[in-house]
Amino acid sequence: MPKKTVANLSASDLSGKRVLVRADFNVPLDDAGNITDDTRIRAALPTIQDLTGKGAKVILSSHFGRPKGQVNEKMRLTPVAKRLSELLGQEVIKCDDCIGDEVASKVQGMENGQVALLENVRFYAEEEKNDPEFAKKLASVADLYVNDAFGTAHRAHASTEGVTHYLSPSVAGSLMEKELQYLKGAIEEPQRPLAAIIGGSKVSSKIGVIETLLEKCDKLLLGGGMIFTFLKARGISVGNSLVEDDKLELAKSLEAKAKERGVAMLLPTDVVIADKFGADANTQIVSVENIPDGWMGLDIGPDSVKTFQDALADCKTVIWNGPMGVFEIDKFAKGTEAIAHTLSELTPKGTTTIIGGGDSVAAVEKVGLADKMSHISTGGGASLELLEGKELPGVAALDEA
Ligand SMILES: Nc1ncnc2c1ncn2[C@@H]1O[C@H](COP(=O)(O)OP(=O)(O)OP(=O)(O)O)[C@@H](O)[C@H]1O
Ligand SMILES: O=C(O)[C@H](O)COP(=O)(O)O
Repeated sequence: MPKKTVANLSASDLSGKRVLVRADFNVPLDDAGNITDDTRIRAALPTIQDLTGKGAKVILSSHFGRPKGQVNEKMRLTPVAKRLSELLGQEVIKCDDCIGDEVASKVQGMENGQVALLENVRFYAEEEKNDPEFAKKLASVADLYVNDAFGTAHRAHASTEGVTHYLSPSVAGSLMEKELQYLKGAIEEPQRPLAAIIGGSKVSSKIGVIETLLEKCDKLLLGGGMIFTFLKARGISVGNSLVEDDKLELAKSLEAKAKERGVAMLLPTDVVIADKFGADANTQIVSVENIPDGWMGLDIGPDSVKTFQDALADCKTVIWNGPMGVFEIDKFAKGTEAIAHTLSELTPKGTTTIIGGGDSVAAVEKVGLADKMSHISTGGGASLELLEGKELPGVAALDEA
């Protein structure tokens, strides 16, 4: 069911109204407390500016880290308020709590078009418990609700789900709308051929997504640490590479399922191997049948890259989740970088290229190709759950269009 969005609200619906906006400002900080990647803050700007432009009073809420229901000085949203003020070009009113008298009085003093940021909602254990009383308190300072926190939409928490029971209308923000359009669109009504590239460390964390994608896609390309479980399941010796021995049968059954459904499941044919895990390791490129004992595969090799490029060339939609190798170490980043380049070249040819969150986004950003993709998701876990075909509680709770 399509959801109601901020675009459905006019200036007369919003002028002078107090709007509680759930955003996902869970951004990385360095040891000194500086934001190292403000993508999620920038991604929330269109909704905030749309609302302030229509005369609303915007009350932002977010979680930050996992403080386990306790106040944690290192997990305050103060650096976010500062960055947000810079990006918006206006002072963001920072609250030291997310509920209570201080919040009520600051909100009461707000003028139309002003923006306030509540403190980390996870300082209260009630947030993750989706406690109705806590949700009611959060909602009490607002007239209506906008959920723009796609990255947290897979959590049924008080600020993502609970508040919708107390605020009406409850609508999706424009980031949420865009994320759903791309990610749901890609698996529900894709332009074909549809290819999915799945990497990352373990098969176990990607079983759900592989199973769902086998129902939807025409080609499934596998990379990353998980390939060694598939290779071992084929009877190939993989040395010291990462293997989940309890998933060998599953790997076999996924390959059989792909065959049965006519999905081209491609595994790398060559790999970069190392004699240890680290930047100072000795490396070689070998065919997957020739991994010597004592060596481990840490990236896909150049032949595999070529095979993947050929397979992707005619695809109209490509979804990518999970790196092809240990991209954090330069020696093992070439496969991931080559796939990022390949996708960046497909986008201008009319292919919809979607990077499904998490480490693959970090990899694409590292090579400076983020703006060459059709869509880069701001959600890691949320995008994976969506690709697995699960309903996201933060979305399900919003009003229907
Ligand atoms: N061959 C390999 N051997 C061991 N680890 C690998 C290998 N290839 C990739 N990795 C590691 O996998 C990790 C990413 O795996 P993960 O399953 O978390 O991927 P992701 O889905 O992109 O991330 P997220 O969980 O944030 O969505 C990276 O840290 C990378 O170094
Ligand atoms: O970074 C994320 O994936 C989201 O902000 C959700 O955070 P969580 O996994 O701590 O719920």
